[in-house]
Amino acid sequence: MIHLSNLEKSYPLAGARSWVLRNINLDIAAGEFISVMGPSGAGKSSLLNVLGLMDHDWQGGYMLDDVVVEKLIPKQRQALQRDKIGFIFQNYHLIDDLKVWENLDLPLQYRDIPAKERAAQVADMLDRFQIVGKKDLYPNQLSGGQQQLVAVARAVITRPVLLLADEPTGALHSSQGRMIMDLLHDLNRDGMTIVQVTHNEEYAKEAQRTLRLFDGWIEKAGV
Ligand SMILES: Nc1ncnc2c1ncn2[C@@H]1O[C@H](COP(=O)(O)OP(=O)(O)OP(=O)(O)O)[C@@H](O)[C@H]1O
Repeated sequence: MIHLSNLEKSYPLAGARSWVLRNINLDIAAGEFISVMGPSGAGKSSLLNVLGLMDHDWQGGYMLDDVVVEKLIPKQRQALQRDKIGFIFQNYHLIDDLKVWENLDLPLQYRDIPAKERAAQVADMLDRFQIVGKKDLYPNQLSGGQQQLVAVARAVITRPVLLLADEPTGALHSSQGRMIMDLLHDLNRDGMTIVQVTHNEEYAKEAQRTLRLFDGWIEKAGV
């Protein structure tokens, strides 16, 4: 599903370049569940942003389901992102002015799904994530764990084939973290390909393999 070849990313720094990703070669098959680990600043979020088509300022090759990403124009890239990718951000990134159900509805609106069908899908998600009772609350009226549940629900409501999760359990208590991990396993069993960045060794081990980044280099592929 994903094929990265010699992928590199750098920022200009004092007349030179500061390297963030170095010579990344990586294949991820459809249906895999992968963990990405590494020290702070190693490039984990940068890699996820490239995979999620949120960053296009890099060199090298990226094929996503046989599409050559570096050849796409912005509009095509956005369409590919909308059709295939769900993203769970480190700090939830929910929209504060929208109620829980409206946050879930938004990605469906971008896909021109009729209101009635959207309402049914939102209801399904609220049910599956056991947050029906929270649907009319705003994000700041929820606990961190509940906000993350909403963020996961929002990321998967469009049934993306690829789910990218940047420290999905990072800010949570262990029981809430467990719940998120269980949800990721459920989604993976349903066929979703998942790449999670985590600092938690235990949660990392639950994936099929762990990729370790160090100073932008892949230190070790597979476990
Ligand atoms: N806009 C930028 N300009 C310059 N350097 C940047 C910029 N954004 C990120 N970097 C650098 O890229 C490197 C990788 O950052 P990244 O956020 O990918 O690390 P990370 O492994 O996700 O870290 P953490 O575990 O702390 O989230 C860091 O050294 C960071 O300083």
